[in-house]
Amino acid sequence: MLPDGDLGLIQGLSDLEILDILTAPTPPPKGRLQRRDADLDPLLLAAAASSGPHVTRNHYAHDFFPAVGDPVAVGAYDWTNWKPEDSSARQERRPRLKYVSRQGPRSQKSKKDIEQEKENGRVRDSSDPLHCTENLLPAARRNSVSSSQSSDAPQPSPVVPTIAVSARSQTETLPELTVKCMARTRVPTPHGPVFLHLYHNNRDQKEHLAIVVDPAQLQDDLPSFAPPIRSRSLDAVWSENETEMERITRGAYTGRLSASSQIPSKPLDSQPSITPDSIPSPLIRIHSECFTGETIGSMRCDCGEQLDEAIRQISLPIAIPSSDLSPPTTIPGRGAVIYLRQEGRGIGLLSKIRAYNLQDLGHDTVTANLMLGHKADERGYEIAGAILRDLGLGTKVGEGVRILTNNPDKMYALEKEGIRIVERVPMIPRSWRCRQNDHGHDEAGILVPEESDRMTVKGATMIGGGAVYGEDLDKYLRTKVLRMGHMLPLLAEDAL
Ligand SMILES: Nc1nc2c(ncn2[C@@H]2O[C@H](COP(=O)(O)OP(=O)(O)OP(=O)(O)O)[C@@H](O)[C@H]2O)c(=O)[nH]1
Repeated sequence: MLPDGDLGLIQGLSDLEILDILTAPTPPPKGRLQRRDADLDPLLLAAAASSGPHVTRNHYAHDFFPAVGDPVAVGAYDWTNWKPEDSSARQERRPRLKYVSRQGPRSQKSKKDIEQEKENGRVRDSSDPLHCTENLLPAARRNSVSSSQSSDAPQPSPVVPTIAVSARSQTETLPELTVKCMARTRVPTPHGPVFLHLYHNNRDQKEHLAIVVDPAQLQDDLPSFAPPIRSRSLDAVWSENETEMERITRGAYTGRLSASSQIPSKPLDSQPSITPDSIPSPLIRIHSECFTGETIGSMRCDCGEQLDEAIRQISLPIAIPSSDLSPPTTIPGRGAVIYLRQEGRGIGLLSKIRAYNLQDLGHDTVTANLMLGHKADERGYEIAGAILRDLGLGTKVGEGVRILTNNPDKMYALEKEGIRIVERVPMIPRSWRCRQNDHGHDEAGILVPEESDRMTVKGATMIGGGAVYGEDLDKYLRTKVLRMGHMLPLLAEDAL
């Protein structure tokens, strides 16, 4: 806004002439038009306002500056007297802004990482970012990295865990990992009822989940063929004066909760549960959070489909072979999905979104992570191991588990955590099953969707959805096989 007294002065002047007055090296006399040192460079503004050839701040030292030679406006600076300023003085007055990259060169970053690792007493080979040891970095470090990165992560209240469940020797710097199931509830899904368990732990501030499939627990009249899959920490006594209502509210009950049925559970003895030999070991999946794939149905990855497929397969009734005494029968499916909050293979949603843009430029999912200064995979499975033990799954003397995965690193990591894996069950993408087998059921006896369902795209990756197919997804799946060693049958055409 100009002072009133100056209005008369500028009337009739062109915009460029006004800018000329305001930006001249010698300010107008005091009390008249005030020179304004705007945030935006006024010379640059003048250049942008000129309608002639492209003018930059450098052109002001040349003779085609638009005001030179024109009649000098009243109060305007006479540009014919203008002399270039001493460049060193100019630099002193207005230091040049420099763009400082926040992303250090990868070579430097790796060195820093190695130093940190050495400080922590762990040295790893950083020359090959896809090497297994990279993928199996100590979870504590990874978790602290990813929790600091994902600012959107929920911040639960501090936990005072009651049950120590880690079987792994810890370094001196880290306290023993403990997890505690804070609450459990029944959730009906398109595949049948599940029990959702919410866990806290003393390593990160994230709320990891266990989706337990064991509908037999809901039916009091069903003979129990296998031990119920229950959380030791949830069923434990939390305080001397806890009430039955408190236990029931957090999910420590047995049977089906209703207005007329409220049976608090008893603390489980520490003995691991044993499944009879005739019943297959529970089927489990360790699943990593993927907002895009699971919530908005992104077809860049198969995460939503995998979560759905895992719950579906775990919920399938289990056939029990006949014996001399009994006819063949089926029992409800048993198992669990351990849902870890390690979005984007541990790099967080923000970095994953950036990685997607790099993928759109033509880079694959692995290279995109590396370009952002991350590892190909920054996930850890220590907490998953602790949750499995809390549920009595995969313990050395108790039930072994069958694991749904194609990811060899995941298997090694869980075995390192002491989880007893008795079988790997492949996770074949639905679209791949469709094209490999047109006969209704695939080799594993899994129903292949009808032709009409195959290319369903709407909600296809949501729970209860169908097969999903797309160019981005195919590229992603190929990369998992070719660069991350995933154990999937690749067709010859895919390898191209
Ligand atoms: N950084 C990054 N993460 C991704 C991308 N696509 C999916 N993810 C994440 O990858 C994780 C799922 O990993 P997958 O490799 O699909 O599956 P996996 O769990 O390792 O292996 P499987 O057990 O065989 O399914 C989730 O955390 C997703 O958010 C991507 O393009 N970039």
